[in-house]
Amino acid sequence: GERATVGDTVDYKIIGIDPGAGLMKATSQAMEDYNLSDWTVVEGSSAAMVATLKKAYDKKEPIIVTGWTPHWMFAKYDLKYLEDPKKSFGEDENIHTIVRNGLKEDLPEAYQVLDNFHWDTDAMGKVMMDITDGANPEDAAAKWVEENADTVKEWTNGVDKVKGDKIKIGYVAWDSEIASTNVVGKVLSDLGYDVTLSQLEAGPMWTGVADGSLDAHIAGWLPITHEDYAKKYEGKFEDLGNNLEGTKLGLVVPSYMDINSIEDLKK
Ligand SMILES: C[SH](C)CC(=O)O
Repeated sequence: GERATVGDTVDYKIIGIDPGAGLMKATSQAMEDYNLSDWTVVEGSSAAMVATLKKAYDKKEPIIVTGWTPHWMFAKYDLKYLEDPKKSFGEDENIHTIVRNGLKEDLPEAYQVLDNFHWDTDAMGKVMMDITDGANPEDAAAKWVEENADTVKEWTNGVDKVKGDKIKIGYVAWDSEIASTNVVGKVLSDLGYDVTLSQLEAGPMWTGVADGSLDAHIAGWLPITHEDYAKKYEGKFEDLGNNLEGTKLGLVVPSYMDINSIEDLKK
C-alpha cells in the first residue's frame, strides 16, 4: 500500500505539556497556521511529556513533542526542532523576573537579589541535568550555588542579611523553572529568608504575584509566550527584566525521524 504518512506513524498526536503553558497556545496557533486540523495536541505535563519521549526514543519510534530551550532533553537525546517557516512559535525570547508591587518596600534585600539574578542556559542546564540524573532539586541547587560562589556574589553583593523574613516564590513544574527557582530559593535562604517555593500552574502563578499572595516568580517567558498573562495583569506586577536570554519554543522530534519542518506534517 501507499507509504504511511507522518500522521499515521504518530496517530496524528503531538505530545504537549500543561494546558496553561504559552507553548501550548503557540502549538494550537501552529495547528491553525499549517492547517493541521486532523491533529490533536495531547495535554499533560512536562514530566509526562519527557516520559513519553523517553519511551518512544528508547524504541526508536516516531514521536513529536512540544519542546523548549533550555531543556536537558537536548543533552540527553539527539533531537531537532522542526523548522517553523510561518513563525507560529515566534522568535527567541527571554525569561523575566516578575515581582509583586510593593516588594521593594517590604523585602528590599530580596528585591535586590531578584533584580540582580541573571544566568545563562549552560548554568541552568547543569542544574537541570543533575536533577534529571536523580538529584533532588534542592540538592542540585545547593551544589550549583557552592560551585558558583563568584556568580552568586554578583547577585548578593552589598545586600544585608535578614533574620527569617518570609518570602514565597511561585513556579510551574517546567524543568527549567524547577532549576532556577530552587537556585534562587537557596540563595535567599542563605541570606536568612524563610523561603517557600510554591508549585502552581502558569495562570495561578501570575495571578498570585498580581494579587500579592506570591512575592515573585522567575518564570516570565516574554514578550510572546506569556503575553496573555502579562497583559491581563498589566500594572499589577513589576517586571525586573531578563534573568536568562535566548529561549526557544517549538515542535521537537528525534533526529532519526526524516522530517525537518512543520510543513512536513501535512504529508
Ligand atoms: C514551557 S516553557 C518553560 C513556558 C511556557 O510555555 O509557558
